Formats: sequence, C-alpha cells, structure tokens
Amino acid sequence: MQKGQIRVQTENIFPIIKKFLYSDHEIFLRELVSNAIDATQKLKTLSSIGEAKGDLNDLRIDVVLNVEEKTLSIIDKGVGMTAEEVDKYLNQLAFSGAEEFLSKYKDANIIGHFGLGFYSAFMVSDKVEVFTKSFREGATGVYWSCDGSPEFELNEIEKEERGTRIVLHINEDSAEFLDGYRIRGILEKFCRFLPVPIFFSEEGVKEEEKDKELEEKPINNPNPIWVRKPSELTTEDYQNFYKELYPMGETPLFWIHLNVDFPFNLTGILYFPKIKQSYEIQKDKIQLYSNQVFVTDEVKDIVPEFLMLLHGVIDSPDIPLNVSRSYLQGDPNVKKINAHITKKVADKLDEMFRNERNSFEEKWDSLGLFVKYGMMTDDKFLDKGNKFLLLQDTADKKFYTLEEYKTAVEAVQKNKDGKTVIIYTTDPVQQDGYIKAAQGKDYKVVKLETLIDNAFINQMEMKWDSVHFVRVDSDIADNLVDVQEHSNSVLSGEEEEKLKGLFGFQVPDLTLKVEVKGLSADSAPVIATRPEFMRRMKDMAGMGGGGMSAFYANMPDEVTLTVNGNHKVYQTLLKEVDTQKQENQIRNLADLALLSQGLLKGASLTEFINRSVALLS
Ligand SMILES: Nc1ncnc2c1ncn2[C@@H]1O[C@H](COP(=O)(O)OP(=O)(O)OP(=O)(O)O)[C@@H](O)[C@H]1O
Repeated sequence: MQKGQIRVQTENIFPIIKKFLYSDHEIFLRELVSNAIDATQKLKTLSSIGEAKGDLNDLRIDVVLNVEEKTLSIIDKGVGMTAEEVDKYLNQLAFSGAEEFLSKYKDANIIGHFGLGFYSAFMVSDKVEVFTKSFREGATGVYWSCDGSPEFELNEIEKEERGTRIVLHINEDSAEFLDGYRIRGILEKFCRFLPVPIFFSEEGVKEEEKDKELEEKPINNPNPIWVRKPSELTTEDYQNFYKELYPMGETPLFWIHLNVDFPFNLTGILYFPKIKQSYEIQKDKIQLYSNQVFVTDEVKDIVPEFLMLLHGVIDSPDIPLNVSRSYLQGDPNVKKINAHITKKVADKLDEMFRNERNSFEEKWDSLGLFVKYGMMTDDKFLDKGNKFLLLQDTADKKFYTLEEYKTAVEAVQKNKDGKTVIIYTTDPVQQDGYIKAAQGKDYKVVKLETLIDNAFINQMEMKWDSVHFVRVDSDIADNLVDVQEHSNSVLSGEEEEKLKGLFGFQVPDLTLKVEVKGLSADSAPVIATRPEFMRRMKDMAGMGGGGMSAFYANMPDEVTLTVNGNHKVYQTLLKEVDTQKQENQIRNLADLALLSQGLLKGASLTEFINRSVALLS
C-alpha cells in the first residue's frame, strides 16, 4: 500500500474547489460521466488501430444510486488506469491525461482538457473511491481513495472487469443528490446526447418500487443527427430531431446544418421556428454542447443576438465546458463562431430566396422578423439582407425587394430630393380609407405591421440613404410624396378663414392643427392625419424606447385636420344660420375623421354619439 500527498501548490485545495471551481454543484455528475465517456472513446480509438486487444463487449456507462449507503457510483468499461496512471492523473491536480492522449491521437473526440473535472466530485462527497483496471494486458486492479484532505490512499486490488468505478460518498450538505429523480434529471439535462449509452439505476430500493422499464432504457440518444453527414439525412430526420428537442414545438420552417472544421470546430443544426406573433418569441432555445456534452442553453455571446430566436443545437469542442460570461466575451473563437453563424444563416436565406422564391415568400411572415432584426443589429447581415428583404404590397399582395419596389414606383414615388418614398401601413384594416386614397394616386402601400417594424423603419432610414418612409395616414394622399403648395379651393379666402375658425375647438388629450385645402370633391370632407415624426416618437416611447422618445411619451397626440374646401357639404354649412346646428355639424365632421384614426375615446366618443342622435331627431 502506498500513502502520499496530493501534489498541488496550495496546502489544501479542496476548500477552494468546493467553493469556487463551479458555482453549480450538479455539474460534478457531468464531469464524471464525461470522464467515463472519454475513457470509453479512448478504448474505441485504441481498439480500432489495434492497440487495444480483445473484445470491447457492450460498452456502456452505469450510474448507480444507493440511498442506504449514501453513495453514487459511475461505472465505465473504458480504458481504466494503471497504478502509475492513477498516481499521475488523480494525484496531480490539473494534470490531464486527455491533453496527452489528444496530442498523440489527433482526431479522438475527447471531452476533458483541464485536468480538474474529477476533483469536482469533492464538491458533493466526503470521500471518493476509485476502483479501476487498465485495458493493458496483465494489468492489475487499483484502488484509490481520498477523504477530502490532501492525503490519499493507493493500493492494488483484485478486479475482474476492465474499466473504472468511481464511488462518491455523498456528504450531508449534498443530500439532494441522493434523490433518484434529481440524478435522473441531471443526467437527462447534461448527458442527453453523449456518445455512449448511459443507464441509471437505484440500489437499496425495494424491487416493487423500481421502474424496471425506465432502468432498462438508456438516458441518452448516443447518435444525434447533428454529428451525422447532411447527405445521409432526410427531411423527416430533421423534423423528428426537432420533436425530440422540443416535444411541444410545431414543425419548423426550415433548418441549417452547420458543419465547420476550420478555423474552429463546429457542428449543429439551427431551426427556424414558425412565428405567428412576435410576442411568442422565446429566446434561450438554442442548446450549446461541447462534444455532445450539454453546456448551457444561454447562448448569448456565441450566437448573434438576432439569431437567439432560432432553435436547435450548436456543438463545439472549442468552447470551454466551464463557460463563464466574461471568458466567453473575450474568447477569439467565440467571436469567429459568432461571425460564421451569421454568414451561414445569411447565405442560406440568400440561396432560398434565389432558388425557391415562392416558398421564401410564403414563409416571410415568420422569416421577416429574423431578417429585419438581423439587418438592424449586424452590418454584415445587413449587406446580404438588403437583397432578400421583402416588402408586400397591400393591393395585390405581391412581394418586392427593395430594388424592385424602387423600380416599380419610380415614376410616382420619388420626392423632390430624389428619394424613394416608401408608403406603409401598420394596420391595413384600420387605415383602409387612407390606403384607398393613396392607391387612388397609384402609390404602392406596403405592409409594415409587426412589432419590430417601427424600429426597423427608423434604422433603415439611416442605413439606406435613398429612401424615406411615410405612414399612409401621416398626411393627406396629395402630400405623401411631396407637400403640395398650391390648392385649387372653390372657397374664397374669407370663406376659408371662416371655416378654419369653425374648426378651431379643443379636444382633450389632442393637439389639433387645422388647415383648409382644395382637395378633389369626392375626397372626405375632413381628413385626420398624424404627422410621421411625432407618431414614431410616441410609438417608440410606447414600446419602452428611451432617450428622445421618452420625452414625447407624455405629450398629447398631434393630429392635423385637413378640411377639404371643395367638398359640397361646406356650401350649405357655411350658409347655415342656426349657429348651434352649424357648430354641431362641424364637430361631427371632425369627430368622424378622428374616429377613423382611432383617436376618439372616452367622453369625446360619448359626446359624439349623443350629438349624432340629436342631429338625427
Ligand atoms: N473514468 C476514467 N477512466 C479512465 N481514466 C480516467 C477516468 N477519469 C479520469 N481519468 C483520467 O484522469 C485524468 C484527469 O481527469 P479530470 O477529469 O480531472 O481532467 P480531464 O478530464 O482531463 O479534464 P477536465 O478538467 O476538462 O475534465 C483524465 O484526463 C484521465 O486521464
């Protein structure tokens, strides 16, 4: 028997490990199962090149909980360790056999790197025992144990089977890990796609209390599709895998299979979900793996912000397992991964747009959100997105790219500064009257009706210097492209002034501006419009935008009432001798216009109804 001291610089590293190594204690299980996986994978590699002799038999990993003895064991049939190896790898903290193995056998898929994972066992254990036997011919069994002090015990034992059994004597503070549901839950979280079948069972439990069927089923799917070649996979495979990840999810729109091996390693599948309403968006749906070990579902920093809306998995051994935010942000690989994913997604969208435009257009309702969000937040994506961003016309529902729209409206929607005026509606139903008026002038009114569009419009006006956006109800149709100075009103100057005076009343919570214009006789008698700038600011404030918009949040809505002097109703109204009746009729005309803007509410609306009834009787 050999006795000795764990060789580390600090006198006693264990308190440090317990406290600081990992904030989440449950990851000890991830670390130990990962080691068991590594040991098994090493054996496969060595066997494939003839360095390990004999049958591999059924390679599996067992996690066994014994509540009576308060132990949790992790058992593998991998390479095992000789006494020298135990001394080298377990007695020297931060000495990793994985690094050594990797430098010798380049392509092996090994999880460990740092030589620290094993020690995480001491976060939850009073004592750790290792029973191991190397695959090497003539090897004998080795026993190692350590009770959390820097002293360890190492001796030879009889052991029949090749491989390693790690027995953790769970400490009092960690009693939560003596619960079968908890352990199964942790395994399902971290080990769901590990490459060797893992089984969980309980000892010391009455036979009839056991769920035999569950114990006979592996915890994991050792062969997830992201590690397979895209050419071997069918649409069904991708859809089934999506179901496996998100059992409640609807069939995704499409997916991108990532597969990079230079300058970093990355595989994965990103799914585009169907989105009906932007408020349904769920972030934190992408899962991050490192060699099939689950790391986190908080992929911020690795995946560009706008792609957090996607679902799926990313697997990269180049992302460290014990991720910490500050580490990730500074990591050059992470930056490259981020840029690569953006490029891949942009290329895929571009390819779909060019090759299957119809189906791209069908998906635009969901896709538009990603594309717009991406164009706003990532300039590289903006460059590509400019080519496949779509604007849908309200009249014939046809889709236009920006360039196509510019060409189509060139003759009528260029303003005096040479900019294309994009006329949009945020609500085709509510703004129907305004849309009809604009269409009467051959304008193409496009739909920009999602939550993100407000911000998108603001940003694109800064990024695209040749366009200007106006909402269809921001002015009378005549003024949407360029403000018309002259007005061919049939009214005299005096009559116009009188009319303006009649409309000079106050409405609570609104700032009204009145102008009299000579519009065509069949246009409405009064049109209420909301100036673009003010409305945008208020919309932004409404969505929680800060800065300048916050200033406008508490200001009253600004509305322009354009009185159509050419409408025949004024011929009689101006001559009306009953001033009360005249006033009521004028108020009603104004209220009808406000109603069309959805701005007539509360007491003003009640008054309008009462006045209308009175006018009828
Ligand atoms: N179940 C096992 N079978 C065989 N060897 C093992 C086993 N567990 C640990 N080892 C050996 O001990 C070494 C140290 O393990 P440890 O978990 O501390 O570090 P690591 O896996 O190399 O890196 P990481 O800190 O990233 O997990 C391993 O590299 C491996 O050589």
